[in-house]
Order: sequence, then C-alpha cells, then structure tokens
Amino acid sequence: MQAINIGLLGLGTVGGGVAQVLRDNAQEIARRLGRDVRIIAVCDKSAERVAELCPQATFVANPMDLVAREDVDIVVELFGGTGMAKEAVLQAIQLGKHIVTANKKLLAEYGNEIFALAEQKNVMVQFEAAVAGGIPVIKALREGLAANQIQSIAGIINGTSNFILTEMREKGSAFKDVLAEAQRLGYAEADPTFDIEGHDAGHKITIMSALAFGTPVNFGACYLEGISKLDSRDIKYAEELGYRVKLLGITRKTEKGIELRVHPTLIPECRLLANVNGVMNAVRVNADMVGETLYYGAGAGALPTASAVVADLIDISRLITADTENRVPHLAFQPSQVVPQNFVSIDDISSSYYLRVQAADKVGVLGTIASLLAKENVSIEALIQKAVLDNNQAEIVILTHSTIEKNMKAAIAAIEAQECVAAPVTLIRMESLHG
Ligand SMILES: NC(=O)C1=CN([C@@H]2O[C@H](COP(=O)(O)OP(=O)(O)OC[C@H]3O[C@@H](n4cnc5c(N)ncnc54)[C@H](O)[C@@H]3O)[C@@H](O)[C@H]2O)C=CC1
Ligand SMILES: N[C@@H](CC=O)C(=O)O
Ligand code: NA
Repeated sequence: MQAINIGLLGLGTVGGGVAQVLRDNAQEIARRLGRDVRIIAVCDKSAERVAELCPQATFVANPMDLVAREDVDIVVELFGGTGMAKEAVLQAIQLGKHIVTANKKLLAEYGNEIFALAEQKNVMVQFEAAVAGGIPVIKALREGLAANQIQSIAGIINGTSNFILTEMREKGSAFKDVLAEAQRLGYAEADPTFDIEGHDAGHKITIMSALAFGTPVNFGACYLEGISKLDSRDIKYAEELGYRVKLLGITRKTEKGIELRVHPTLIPECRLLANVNGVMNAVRVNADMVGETLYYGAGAGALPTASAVVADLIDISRLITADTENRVPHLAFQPSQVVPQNFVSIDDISSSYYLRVQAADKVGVLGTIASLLAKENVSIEALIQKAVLDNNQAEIVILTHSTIEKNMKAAIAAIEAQECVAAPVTLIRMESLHG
C-alpha cells in the first residue's frame, strides 16, 4: 500500500518528538497500519534543525507552500499560537488536507470555525495531543464513553503548573526556579504565562466540556485563575489539614447550566488526583452509566505528546477512505446536535472554601469573623488559629461547608472591611471529589 505522506508545520519540542517516534517505531506503526507513515516536508524557522532531525524531508520556508503540496496527505500543525497556525490550518482544510494538531489554544478559540470548515470540506481534524498530552482522553470522551451522559470532568491538565506545585511542596523550591526548569524541559508554552495563569488548562477544559456536553467550544465562558498568586503558606496549611493544592480544570453539568472553570483547588490527600505529581496529568470523568473513570499519564514533553500526535496520524490514515458518516464527529456529537447551552457564572457556583485571614491577635476577632460568615449563610467546617505573626497579628485558617460563591465573596468583603483585618483574605476553592 502507498505510504501516508506528512507535511509538518513546526519542528520544535513536539515536532522533534514526532520525527523521533515515526523513525524509532516505524516498523511497529507499519505493522499496525499496513502502510508506512513518512514526513516528506517540514516548515520551521530553523532549516538547520530540519536538516538534522528530518534529513529525508524537504525544507519548506513558507507554510502556505507546504499546505499546498499535492503530495501531502495530512498536515501536522505544531507551530502553536493562533497567528500563522490558524491561517495555515484553514488554508490546508480549504485545500482538502486532513489535520492533526496539538494546539489547544487554536481549538479552544477557533475550533467552531475550524470544525465547520472541515465538515464542509469533508476532512478530519484530530487533536488528541491538545488535551493532557499523551493520555488518550479525547479518544475516551469521544468513543470509549459514548454510551454515557457525562456529568462532570475534573483534571490536572497543565503539566507545568503541576510540576511547579509539586516541587514547591516537596522541596520548598522557589516558584521562578521551578518554572525555568519546566521551560528547560520543554513542558511550558512559548509564553509560560499561559501555563501559570490557567489559560492553557482553560483551553483544555473548554475542549473537553464541548466533547462531554455537545456544546460549541466556548473559551470565553471559562473562569480562569492560575497559580502565580499562590502563597507557599497556604500549600503548607492545606497539607496540615489533610489537603493538597492542585490547579484543576473543572466542568460540570448542573441545573443552572454548565460550570467551566480553572483555579487552584484543595483536594483531600486521600484522593487519587491529590497524588498526581510532577508533569503528570490526570483526568477524572463522572458519567451516568460507567460511574467514575480516571485517566493518568504524561501531560507534556516531546515523546508523550508525539505519541498522541502519531496515534491521530494512524487513525486518520485508517479512516481516510471511509465514508464521512463512518467517522467519529469532531466534537463527539453529530454537528447538528452540537448546541449552545447556558454556562454558569463563577458567582453562582456552589463550593466549599479554604480562607486565610490575617487579623489582630485580640479578644473578639474570631467571633466577629464567625458572625460575618454566618450573616451570609456561610457555615464553618473547621477553624484554626495559626502562628502569631509580627505586629501582634495572627493567621486564621477556616474551612467552610458548601455555599454559593457570591455569598462567600460578600462575607469576605465584610471581613476585609474590619479594622482588625490586616490584609486581603485568601480564598481557595475545595473539591471533595467523591461520588
Ligand atoms: N511542549 C509540550 O509538552 C506540548 C505542547 N503542545 C502544543 O504543541 C504545539 C507546539 O509546542 P512545542 O513543540 O512545545 O513548541 P516549540 O516552540 O518548541 O515549537 C514550535 C516550532 O514551530 C516553529 N514555528 C512557529 N511558528 C512558525 C512559523 N510561522 N514559521 C515557521 N516555523 C514556525 C518554531 O521555529 C519551533 O521550532 C503548541 O501548540 C503547544 O501548545 C501540546 C502538548 C504538549
Ligand atoms: N504547557 C503545557 C504543555 C502541554 O499541553 C503543559 O504544561 O501542560
Ligand atoms: Na491527550
């Protein structure tokens, strides 16, 4: 059988991994697929890197020339970002090329336009590497769980943030040193703010939310809060109370609509997700028939991500001649069934909370705080006073029962308005992750 010809846009961390996987596992892949997969053309800023890593391929300086090549069957987009990547992907689809991409930003922001054009042009856009790197979670959501109504997804889906949180907790390392190490190891995005401010996890949970609930991708509806403002004291106090702090992406179907959010979260240390460390990712899916399932593996890095890219190449190569109706729909549901739904504002979610209040260490302060919480219907689950700080101040750590976020924020505003309260109150949401 004729080989499948790949045109590669981007030979960076992931592109280099794809070249290596296709080279080192060429025989295994051909045994599975019944034909060879070969990279025939590469566009990258560095012609030298192309000559070194893909000596068999033609270097192409202009991405538009690569996507226009008649001998290219599948375009693999690994540029990243939404500039040239978007232009080249749309043009490739226009020209009838199938696409494999690892670009979650592109799909979370422009997926609706890209999938609509792909359906019109009868081509496939595959993106397993875009969510949780090497973990086949897109496959699980689109195919493995297709018999279910999905209820919720919660995941550690940014390897860089999880690596930083793990190193801070285990070794007491400084935030910026660990971030530099994550960049050196090829885990971080070209602009690492996307990792530490929650955008990357937001892109990924947005894509999973669309797949789970049959909605168009709607990144604008995603609440984002990253790890950059986390204080190591909160990680320590959480630990003393039996919790770990993780950056979670959460999407959940509720009576009010779909929740879609990313934020640091306290998780009981006995839960599996609390014990996912380093660059590892894990996604927990709750669905009505199967119950809880958990997917774990490397969420970033050259070879794990390339593993997902090459799996998509194999999938497309198998389906290339299949009728359109036999293909798995891009967003898991038939295009006519992908319908807009209501998303819940962060103020209307229900959660329990960890609060840290810095206040004067004097009689009556605890009582004042407790009564301000009670006034907003916030009930306290645990309250401890931590070490007395300089200036006669103490830190009060409070765990609350579940309450509506706007009530919690109203109580915090009232607490912060007290003269005895010396600094903004720290709030971290909690997830019990049971049931
Ligand atoms: N690094 C990782 O662990 C993972 C990355 N991803 C995604 O994979 C994609 C690629 O990421 P990396 O390989 O880490 O990035 P990278 O920055 O290492 O590689 C990008 C490559 O594309 C080339 N490039 C970019 N724009 C170009 C243009 N206009 N013309 C020619 N060459 C151009 C650059 O020269 C570079 O070699 C991104 O969308 C990223 O979000 C997804 C999962 C994991
Ligand atoms: N920067 C991302 C890479 C994979 O998607 C991460 O750290 O998870
Ligand atoms: Na994946």
